[in-house]
Amino acid sequence: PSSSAEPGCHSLPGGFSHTHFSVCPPPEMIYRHMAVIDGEMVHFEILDTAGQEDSLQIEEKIKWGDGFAVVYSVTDRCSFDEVMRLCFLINHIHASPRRSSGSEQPPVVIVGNKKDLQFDRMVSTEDGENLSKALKLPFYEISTRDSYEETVVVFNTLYQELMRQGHFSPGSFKRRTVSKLMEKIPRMQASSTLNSAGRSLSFNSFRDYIPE
Ligand SMILES: Nc1nc2c(ncn2[C@@H]2O[C@H](COP(=O)(O)OP(=O)(O)OP(=O)(O)O)[C@@H](O)[C@H]2O)c(=O)[nH]1
Repeated sequence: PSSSAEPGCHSLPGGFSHTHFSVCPPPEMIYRHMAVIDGEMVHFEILDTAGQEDSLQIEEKIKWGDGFAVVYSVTDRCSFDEVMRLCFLINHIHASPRRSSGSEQPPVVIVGNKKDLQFDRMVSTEDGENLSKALKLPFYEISTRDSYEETVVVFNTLYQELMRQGHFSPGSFKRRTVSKLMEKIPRMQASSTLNSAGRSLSFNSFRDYIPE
């Protein structure tokens, strides 16, 4: 029964013939989430990148995003070592000639996740703070497992920075054209109360991105 498993998926035989349970890496997904921030209803589209894309794909995804949470795991030094490169890549790709001189880069937040795993820690808080100071970017250490509130702060910060930059004023956001690649990525409603009215902002989240 496991012969039909996709490459990269581990198939576990089930109790019946022609039945199996597959343990696959999660598919790349855009999560739609709605939140009220500063009294405004905000619709987020959050791309959780798979982390194995080629440079063209990563470029498309960076172009699509309006703001970026560059997330590493405090238990994984390699993911931390990727942060600086990704931040430079984001700035480089968004440094379009259309941006007037002196205009700002898209909001980027550096996030150290899994701070609850204190005994497995490989990246200190100080390391994270020093990097964020060097790159002049906001920094948060969070545990998505333990704290919903800490996670919300990351997205609030990105939203508030976008509003501060004045590219989008409340009620006026218009989605830019998306590439074929981005259209193919499935969307999943993270909230049943989401509707099509209001603004929609896109955030790219890079986690444990491994370079080619
Ligand atoms: N203890 C702890 N575990 C976490 C936390 N955040 C995520 N995890 C766990 O880490 C594992 C990976 O989480 P994912 O959300 O799949 O993260 P990912 O970066 O997409 O995963 P990989 O691509 O497999 O590295 C899962 O087992 C999560 O439950 C956290 O804050 N604390």
